[in-house]
Amino acid sequence: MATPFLSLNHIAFHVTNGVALLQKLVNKFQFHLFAMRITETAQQFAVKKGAAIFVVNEKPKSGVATAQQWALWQANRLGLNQECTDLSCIPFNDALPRACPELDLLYDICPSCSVDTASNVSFEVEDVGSLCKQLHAHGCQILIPPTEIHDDSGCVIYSVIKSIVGNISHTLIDRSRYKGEFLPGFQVIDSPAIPSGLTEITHFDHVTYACPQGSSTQILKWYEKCFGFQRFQLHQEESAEGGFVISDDGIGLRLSAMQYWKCSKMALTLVAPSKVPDCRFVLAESLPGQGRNQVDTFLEQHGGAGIQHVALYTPDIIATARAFYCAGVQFVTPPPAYYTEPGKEEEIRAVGQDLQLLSQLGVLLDTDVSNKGEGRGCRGMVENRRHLMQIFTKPIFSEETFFLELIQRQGASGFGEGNIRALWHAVQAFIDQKEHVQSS
Ligand SMILES: O=C(O)C(=O)Cc1ccc(O)cc1
Ligand SMILES: [Fe+2]
Repeated sequence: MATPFLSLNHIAFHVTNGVALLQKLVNKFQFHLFAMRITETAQQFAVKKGAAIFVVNEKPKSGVATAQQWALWQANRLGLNQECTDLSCIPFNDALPRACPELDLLYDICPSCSVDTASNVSFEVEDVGSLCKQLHAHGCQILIPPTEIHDDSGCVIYSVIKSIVGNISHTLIDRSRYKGEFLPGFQVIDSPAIPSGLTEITHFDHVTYACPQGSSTQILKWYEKCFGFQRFQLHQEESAEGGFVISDDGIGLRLSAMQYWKCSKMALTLVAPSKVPDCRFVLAESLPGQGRNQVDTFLEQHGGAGIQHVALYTPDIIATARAFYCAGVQFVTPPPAYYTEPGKEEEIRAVGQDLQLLSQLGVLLDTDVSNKGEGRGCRGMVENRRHLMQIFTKPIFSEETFFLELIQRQGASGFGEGNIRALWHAVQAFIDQKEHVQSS
């Protein structure tokens, strides 16, 4: 099946204290608050930087709706008999967790997750109705059936479907008949000039899911069947069945990745749409019998699978990381040996970067040779000039769950093994130290 997606629209959080997360995103990560929706029962904030949009939803104090409340609410929405409280009479109604009618949340459902979480990835699509029909036929749970919302700037149709991964849901939005800045129901905040600051983020590079052991193959198949995603080789040594496995040096990690091709509205009308991958999805699972590790810590503290991190693309990682540091963002520290590994200095120098600068900030640099022959503008370049740089924040919430990544790619479309190892050790050192402090 060809991908029905135009592009990623936003990623949404559900947290107990919406204003606290909003402040963190605005003051530390220098996102711009551009739209919000405050009602008696809901608080939703939209922030952006470049094309990267986060929606912060504050969780209701009252909890999740009862089955009966939900059925009535759905019946009401669909114009069915108000007395209809039998769930089976409503199309697409077998879904759990349920949307909270008393919460009056738009474009999302509140996930059944007791801790703060990033749980929704929302895509722009061309035709919500027919996509939902297809998904329903595939056995996909539809949490909110296609719903139309208007305001003065036009209308959108959206639907929310449940992913097979943990608490993740996907909102599908057709905003082709909407002229406003974000989505109907949100009040756009006037600001004459959006300050760009010293930091630049252009888009979401990838989203990494923490998955239970042995689940990746099924997840890949589900996204392929439902959304037309394709497997993407994140490392040259990856196998088709097992993904990319690292199982030494205290690491027990299996990674695999998938992507879809972004379509511009223009491209849809052409015979051969231009092939540009949009945000990619990385699946991370731990390996059996390898001891404590960050993926299992995530699953435990999050209460199941979910979004472990989101990578923000920056064209200048040094400037952005430095500005984030100054604003109080905390990053995990790479293992000290990372920068003194044999050949690291040469590797860094060969691509014109400064070892001192990278190590002061904790930015990782790795070369990636997995994209041979992809023709992404790097033909003729010396192989080792394709590189990527990454840096990872400490967890954003009080649990060791969700964190953010900054990434800058120079011709490298995959991931470097050295960086994955360093990330693993950096995150692990942070978790172990936190647990040590808590137990002493
Ligand atoms: O390197 C990256 O940015 C990844 O996304 C791969 C990855 C995913 C999960 C981990 O716990 C460690 C590494
Ligand atoms: Fe990542």
